[in-house]
Amino acid sequence: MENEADLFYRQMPKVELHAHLNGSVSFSTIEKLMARKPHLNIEHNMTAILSGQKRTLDECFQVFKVIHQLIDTEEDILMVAKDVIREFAEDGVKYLELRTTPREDKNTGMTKRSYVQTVIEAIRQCKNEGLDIEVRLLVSVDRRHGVEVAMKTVKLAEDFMRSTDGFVVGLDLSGDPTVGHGGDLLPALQKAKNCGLKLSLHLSEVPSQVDESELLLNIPPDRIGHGTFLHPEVGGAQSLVDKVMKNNTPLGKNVLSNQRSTIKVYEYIPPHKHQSDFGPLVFCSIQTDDRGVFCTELSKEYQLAASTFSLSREAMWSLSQKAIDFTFAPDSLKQQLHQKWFELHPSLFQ
Ligand SMILES: CC(C)=CCNc1ncnc2c1ncn2[C@@H]1O[C@H](COP(=O)(O)O)[C@@H](O)[C@H]1O
Ligand SMILES: [Zn+2]
Repeated sequence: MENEADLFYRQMPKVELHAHLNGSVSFSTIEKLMARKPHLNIEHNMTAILSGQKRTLDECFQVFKVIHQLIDTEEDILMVAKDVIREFAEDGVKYLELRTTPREDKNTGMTKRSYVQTVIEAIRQCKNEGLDIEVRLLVSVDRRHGVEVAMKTVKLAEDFMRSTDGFVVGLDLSGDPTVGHGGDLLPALQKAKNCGLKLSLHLSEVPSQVDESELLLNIPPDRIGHGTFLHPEVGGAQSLVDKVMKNNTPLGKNVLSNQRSTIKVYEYIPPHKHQSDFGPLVFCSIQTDDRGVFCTELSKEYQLAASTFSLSREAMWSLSQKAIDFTFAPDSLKQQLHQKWFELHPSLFQ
């Protein structure tokens, strides 16, 4: 196992806004899955990228295919989702937005609807067990699958948003950024926005996507995943930065995952640089993305950001608190979370 973060960062209350369910599966849960399916002959180095290792973007996306092989029944999904939620809670995450791509499996009878239903059941069970974490769900559209599938996914997300007491809050656009064109999916994304789903879009995760990002930013999204290459200094365009600033769109940032793939740009923009590049306000949250695949924790991401950019513990606390405002939670829950941060502050800074 890799090192844990300092107690301070583990105990600091945190908000995780960007966690792909199947990318967040821990070593111990993978062990349980491997025991259930020994015939697949899957080994740990096929499901995680350890410290010091580098993979191409394509190799990173192959890892998800292996993990998907291990998780192909409702029983698996229930165990995985409950373990992931519990582990985030153990790392001090008080509010979690999970996202996942509905999958079906003809052999096991799992359907896209039963898949989403099972994730919601896991969230409900964790709540009933009294875990100190609020969880919401975003349904993911994989950009590889084209607009027809995307339309059906939006319909599924809409149905669940209306029938599940607010557990489903939004739609995520993700998948290998080098495959397909986000512009083709605009009708589906627009439909999602119109029916009240919040939109979180992966964009400018790789260079040379200015046209696509222009189109996606016009919708506009409620949050951006990565946005690594939006800025003209790294091959983006000022018009993209202007759009993000005009709408004050929050950017989710990953520190570790980018060190382990071939994306060389350091993705996290520290507040002072963020201010000069993206305007007077800090619209930036720290997140894990794929905590299992990249062997990280949200507490580690915070600690790494602090040491890399020489930020104080107070500054990191402010970042974690500010992220409450970027959640897709209703105002009443945001207020409860602010209250929690207020109450916990003295115990960490005495
Ligand atoms: C270098 C690298 C892989 C960084 C991570 N950046 C990502 N960019 C786009 N889509 C992603 C990323 N990480 C996970 N996903 C999406 O999340 C899926 C896994 O979670 P799930 O099956 O939706 O529950 C992947 O198949 C992919 O569609
Ligand atoms: Zn992501």
